[in-house]
This record gives sequence, structure tokens and C-alpha cells, in this order.
Amino acid sequence: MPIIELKDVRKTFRTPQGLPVKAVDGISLAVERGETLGIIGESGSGKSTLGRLILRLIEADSGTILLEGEDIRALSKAQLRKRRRHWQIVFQEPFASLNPRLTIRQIVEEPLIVAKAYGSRAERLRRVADTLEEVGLSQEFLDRRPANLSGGQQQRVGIARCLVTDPSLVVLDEPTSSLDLTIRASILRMLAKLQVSRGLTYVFVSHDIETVRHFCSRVAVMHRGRFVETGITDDVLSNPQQPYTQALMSAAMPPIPYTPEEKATMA
Ligand SMILES: Nc1ncnc2c1ncn2[C@@H]1O[C@H](COP(=O)(O)OP(=O)(O)OP(=O)(O)O)[C@@H](O)[C@H]1O
Repeated sequence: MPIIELKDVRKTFRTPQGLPVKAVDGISLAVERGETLGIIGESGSGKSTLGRLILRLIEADSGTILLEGEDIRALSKAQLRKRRRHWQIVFQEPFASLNPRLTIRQIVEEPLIVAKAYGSRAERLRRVADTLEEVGLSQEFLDRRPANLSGGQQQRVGIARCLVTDPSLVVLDEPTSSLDLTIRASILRMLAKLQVSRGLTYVFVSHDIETVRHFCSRVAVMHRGRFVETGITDDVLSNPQQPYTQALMSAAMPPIPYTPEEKATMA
């Protein structure tokens, strides 16, 4: 059974002038457990909207969305709140997505409190410390606040907050595009390791073709709310069949200079 299954999912927004924008226009897809599906496309093609629809962070207009076999559009708000801890998202801008008034400990503990399923305070705090360690942040970060962290450290906190509830599926929405190249590589390497150690499934939204090439087993190319091409990443990116993919590739940035060791851990 695929962990994610979408059938003919649609979402139309309205511009301030009232004109319809078909952000997601009839998308069907299946993602198997442990896979990383990359979604690429230019700005405005609908990638982030699709990522949010998959987790029901926004409501679809029509279509079916099954996560682990469960029809999430049919869940009540209360049921969805309970399930949400299994299906998480990491956002592009770590600082904007972290509450500046809270300490790192409070930020990472919050999803555990909301879920009401992780034991006593002591058990929760142990889980927080363990998860922070897993993303490379020592105990000394517990009492700091987001503003006192670097961009890379903030994103590690964002990832810890997402992993602390032990999810099976994570949508990564441009998780490294606000970071410097070297930090980007170390975060991607860590995400790749966590995927293996935790058996995670990733949906990776990105406009960076080279990152997708190294990080994703399969890729879907999105244009105006539709998939124009999907397949094994190497096949699609080495031998694009559709004119849109070819154009996207030729407009791509030069390859990021990953070291051979980084490539090996990200493959
Ligand atoms: N809340 C909203 N209200 C109105 N229009 C929206 C909303 N969210 C997205 N859109 C529009 O839907 C389309 C798809 O946007 P989306 O953010 O999903 O694209 P994207 O491929 O993720 O782009 P980017 O790479 O710039 O984030 C765009 O035309 C966008 O302006």
C-alpha cells in the first residue's frame, strides 16, 4: 500500500481581482514507504500548495487524498489533530516558523503537549533532548531562543520539532533554500541519514534541480498545477522527454559542488 495516494486533487485560489488560479489542477500520485519524491517546477507552479494539500494544511476543492490508507479529507478536525503528528512538514524559513518568544526546549516540546500521547513531563523532556541530539544540537541549546541561533541551527530545530513526534511522512518544503551552500549540504546529509535510521518517507519540494538530483529517488515536474513528467530522478533529469522539463533544465543553476562523500550519503 502506498503511504501517499492522491487521485485527481484540485485547488483553485482567487486573485484579489477575483480571477481563478488553478494552483493544483488534477494531480494523481502514489508514494511508497521510504521513498523520496521530489517535486520541482518554477515559482508559482503549485509545488507548495500540493505539499500543503497532502497534509491537509489547506483544504482541497476536490479529489481523494489517502495517507497510510486513510482518507484524510474525510477526517474530522479532532481526528486530524490526533493524526497530524504522524505527518509533518518542515518549512523553508526556519526563523519565521519558530516562535521567537519560546526557548528551543519549549518549541520542540510543544507538538508533544498538543498530541497528549508522550507520557510525563520528564519523558517528554528526555524525548526533546534526544531528538535535538539526533539533529546535532547539544543540551546547551535547550534554553536558548531562535534569534540566538544561526540559520542552519534554526532549521535543525525545525527538523527536531517535526521529528519529535516520530512521524512516518515528512513534507520538506524547500528546507534548505534559505541557507548557505555548505550548510545546505550538511542539512541534506543529515536528512538523508535520518530517513534511513527512522524509515521516513519524504516529499521534497524544491526548485533546485541539482539538490533534487542527489536527494530524490523519484521526481515529478510541475507546471501550472499539473505534472508534466514523472519518473525515476536520473531518467527524468538526464533524459527529459517534455519540452517544459527540458526548458527548466536549461535554465537551471550550475551544479552545486558536492563532495563525492556527500553524494554517496545523499544518494
Ligand atoms: N493563499 C493563496 N491565495 C491566493 N493565491 C495563492 C495562494 N497560495 C498560492 N496561490 C497561488 O497559487 C499558485 C501556486 O502557488 P505555490 O506557492 O503553490 O507555487 P510554488 O510552485 O510553490 O511557488 P514558489 O516556488 O514560489 O513557492 C500561484 O499562482 C500563487 O500565487
